[in-house]
Formats: sequence, structure tokens, C-alpha cells
Amino acid sequence: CAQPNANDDGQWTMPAHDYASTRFSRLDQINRDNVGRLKLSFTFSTGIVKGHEAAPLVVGSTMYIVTPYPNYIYALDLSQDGAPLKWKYDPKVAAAAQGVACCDVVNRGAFYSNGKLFFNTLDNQTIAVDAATGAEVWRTKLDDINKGATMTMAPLVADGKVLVGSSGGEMGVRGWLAALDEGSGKIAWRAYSTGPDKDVLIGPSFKPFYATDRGTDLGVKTWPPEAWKIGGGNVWGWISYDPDLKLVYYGTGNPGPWNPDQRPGDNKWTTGIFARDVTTGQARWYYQFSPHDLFDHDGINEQILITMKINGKPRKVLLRAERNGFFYVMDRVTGQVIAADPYGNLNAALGVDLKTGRLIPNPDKETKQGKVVRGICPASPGMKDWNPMAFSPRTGLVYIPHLNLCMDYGAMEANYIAGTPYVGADVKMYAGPGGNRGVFTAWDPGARKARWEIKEDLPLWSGALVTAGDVVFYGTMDGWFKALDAVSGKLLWQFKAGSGIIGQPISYRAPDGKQHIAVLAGVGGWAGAVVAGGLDPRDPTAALGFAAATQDLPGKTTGGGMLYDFVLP
Ligand SMILES: O=C(O)c1cc(C(=O)O)c2c(n1)C(=O)C(=O)c1cc(C(=O)O)[nH]c1-2
Repeated sequence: CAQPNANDDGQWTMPAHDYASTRFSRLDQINRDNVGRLKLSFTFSTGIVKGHEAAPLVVGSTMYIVTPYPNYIYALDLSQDGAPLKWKYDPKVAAAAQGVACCDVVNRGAFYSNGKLFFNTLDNQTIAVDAATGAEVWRTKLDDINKGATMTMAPLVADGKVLVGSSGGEMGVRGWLAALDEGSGKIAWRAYSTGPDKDVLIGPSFKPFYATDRGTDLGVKTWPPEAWKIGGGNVWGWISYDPDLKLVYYGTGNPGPWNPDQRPGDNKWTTGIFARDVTTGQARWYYQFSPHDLFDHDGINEQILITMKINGKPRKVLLRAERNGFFYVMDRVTGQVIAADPYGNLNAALGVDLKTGRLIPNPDKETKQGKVVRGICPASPGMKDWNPMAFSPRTGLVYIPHLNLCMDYGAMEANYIAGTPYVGADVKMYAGPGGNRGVFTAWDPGARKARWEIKEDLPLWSGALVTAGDVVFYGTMDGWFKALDAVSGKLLWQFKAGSGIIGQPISYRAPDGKQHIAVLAGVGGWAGAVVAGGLDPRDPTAALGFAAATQDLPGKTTGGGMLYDFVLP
């Protein structure tokens, strides 16, 4: 595998570290031999007890933290002992937004570009603030909480545009990705995930690899009449960018409702990946991971962009640990699937047909209205949810924090009422084979198999970080922050945080010249909703069925947003 474009100056300016989304730090002061001596440097309480999913950012001598609702931004001064607070920005988010968010009131991070921080609020605004002072520069409202729409994803800024997307697949929200002018916040283009080609920004430059994605207005024709208008496909996950191809890559969420019998057809362009021209928004190609999704297998996970030798020839690929349970290697120029292999316990599908590109469903696990289908693996959150993996060009391995959950799924009629849940399934989740609910897998994308894996008792809901010191970091839902040998998977160090970890660890060089590691703790998200939302764990259908798989969580952790920062003494 060749080097991804990780230009490492010791800063961490975007959640994924670089446009290729490697989450790889070239810093190597902290390594396999000395990581065991890592010590706490400072902590900072956000004062909020909901799920903390964001990656902190470091720009120059300042660290920035965006919190879950009410979406405060904190700036900490790293040039002073204890990293005191420099400023705080409160966007004054509408409290009613909390009532329509599906999966806790989370936020996955901010993005720094040209002196400004960009982030989204739960009530559908993208905001730019001056990174030096915390003064607001612009804000743009993009959707409406009264329709059930929210925003939880982290923006990506490229080519002078701030790319942002919607949440609301469980509320019948029609998903979109929008590009805002970096300077003014004005909407440059918006691409919907369903509907006629003109709304999806599909035109003459659209060249999907597979025949099944060709034809006019498939975003209308692959749905029952009008159903595309409330059909989901929200863009609540990750965007990568290839500056040479000028293409952005991002995925679309599940079709709504979860009851598949209410939406016969492929339900384009949900549960798939788009490549778009960043300047115009026009689609270049699309690939559907899960046509006519049967399980809530959103296609929004991160894609890592690398160059890989395939049959001796270097190819620009993207790597995707997809929610449907397959690890995809795709040609990112054409959208061809080069490989798709299961990376955990999977029976929901039988494979991926590399000729047609189609997922091959397992007839025994097809969900249907009026029937309870048992023992489906993976469950609705998939083999892996939103929490991102990392890639090391040194080991050639992808480090995947993921899940081992199965479920029973009973589909039923859902009625659409704007701004209320539009789900249509009763789900009950539980641990998959082996009894562990989480897995941390080191995947070799060339050999198409796992090199090693670590079983975790609780669902694994944090991101991963890997460094040039060959150390890989992740956190657990009961609060352990762990460092492993990136080559062997051996546990080298761990620290017990005050709350479960579902955040994204980062590494940076502080003004004192030392390499630091930082992570936000604060349990929540869908997996931690039983704690963050104070739900009754005895109700197995709570949190859309996740509560059944996390009944023990309230006995193992409590909420509490806290930044932990580590350094070698
Ligand atoms: O379809 C959607 O619009 C949507 C939005 C979100 C979100 O914005 O948090 C999640 C999901 N779906 C989802 O399927 C899911 O598994 C999920 C997990 C989480 C989380 O933060 O832990 N959010 C979401």
C-alpha cells in the first residue's frame, strides 16, 4: 500500500486527520516501547452528560472541542499549563431539536479551515466562527426540526466549500448533502438522495459502474409513488475528498420506513456511496451497498482513500468497512467493487456478486411485514456503525472498531406523520456468537482477511487512531482507553476514564514540542442511549431495540463529558 496524503505538521484540523480519512498520525515520540509510561497531562469537563462522539481539533496552540447538544465550542490554550479555557461559543440551539434526534443528541466534530471553525447544530444550522476569537462569522439554516430533521455529522471543507448533510432517516426525512460557500455560508449546491435526477444532481457526467444504477430518475422509479419524498437516505456520516480527482465521496443512510414491504424496489439512492464533483455537485458514480435495505443498514461509514497494488498495478481505491458486514475495496475512479469480504459474523447476506455488484440476500433472513425473523447477524447498527477506523501505511492494516450483534426483527405498518418516528419495525438486539458485543479487528485489505482481533464485552462505539510509533488507540463503553501494538495487537497501556468512551482519539504536537494523545469520554450515542437518555433497560424495544443488548450498561458507566489529554512524562 502506498502513502496516503497525510501531511503531518503535528496539528489535527479535521476529524479524520486528512482528506483521505486515515486517522494516521506521523508523530512517533510515543511508541510501542514507551507508551506504557503515558500519563495524564490535563482534563477538561464539558459540563454535559450526553454522548461525546467528536474528535477534538488542534490548530497551532489551541485545542477545539464541540459538544453534543447544546453544541458549545470550547477553545483551550495549549501554550499554558493545564490548557485553560480561551473562549466558549454558544450557538443557542433550539431545545426542541432534542426531541427529534434518533440516537442521542450527538455531534461528530468540527472542521478547521482558513482561520475559521465550521460545525453543525442539532437544529439544522451550519455555523462558521472565527477560530481566534470565537466570534460568529455566518450561520446558514438548512432544514427544519418540525419535519424531524437534525444534523449530527462533521462538515468537510474542500475547494472553498463546506459540505454538510442531514439526519432523520427514522423520521421520514428526505436526505441531502449541501455545499456552502466557505466565505459567506451561501448554498452553492444541494444534492438530494432520492427523487428526480435534477434534484439528485445526476446529469451527463454520471457514469455508474454497474448497469443496475443506470437509467433516468431511478430515485423516483425504484420507489412506490411518492414514497421517495419521505424515503430517508440521510447523509449523517463521513465525507472523504480526493484533491487530484476533485471528487468527494460520501454515503447515504437507510431508506424509510424500516418495514421493507412499504417500499418495494431498490430505493435509490439510499444505502449507497456517491462520488461527486466538488465544484458542481454533479454525481460521477454511485454504488448501492444494500439495495432495498431490509435491516436499517445505512451506508454512511467512512471511506479511506489509498493507492493499492492490485494484480501488480497501483490503483486508486477506497476502503469501506460497511454496515452490511462486508469490507469493500473499490476503485474510486470508476466505482467498481474489487473485493467485498465479511469481516465478522454475518448471515444476513450470502455475498456480493462482483459481476453485477449486487448484494446477495439470504432468503432465510429476509424481513417481512407481519413476521418476526430471528437470529439476523449483523443487527441494525450493522457490523460497524459510524465510529471510524484508521489506516497505517506502515503496517498496511486497517484498524476497525466494530460490533458483534444479532437481532430479531418484526416489520409492521408505519404511518407517516411529519416530525414523528417513521420506523415500522420492532427490533431486539443481543450479542452474536461468542457472547462478546464488540470487536477490534486489524484487517489486511490486500490479503482480504483479519490479521488479529480483540474481543470486547460491550459494543465498541469509539473511533480508532493509529500512529507512526506503531501504536493504535481506542476506547470502550465502560471507560477504558487502550493502546495496542499496531503489529501484534498486544495491549500495552490502558487508562480508566470517568465515563464510557465513544469519541475519536487524536494525536498532536503541543507547543512544548511533545506528542500528545487526546480523547473525549462521555457515554451515549445509539449504543449508549440507555444511559444518556435515562431509558428503562428492562424495556427491550427502548432505543429502537438497542436497549436489549445494553441492559448492563447503566451498571457499568454513567454520563459525563470530559476531555482527557496524555503525554509522556
Ligand atoms: O438515518 C439517519 O438519519 C440516522 C441518523 C443518525 C444520527 O444522526 O445520529 C444515526 C442513524 N441514522 C443510525 O442509523 C445509527 O445507527 C446511528 C448511531 C448513531 C450514534 O450517534 O450513535 N447515530 C445514528
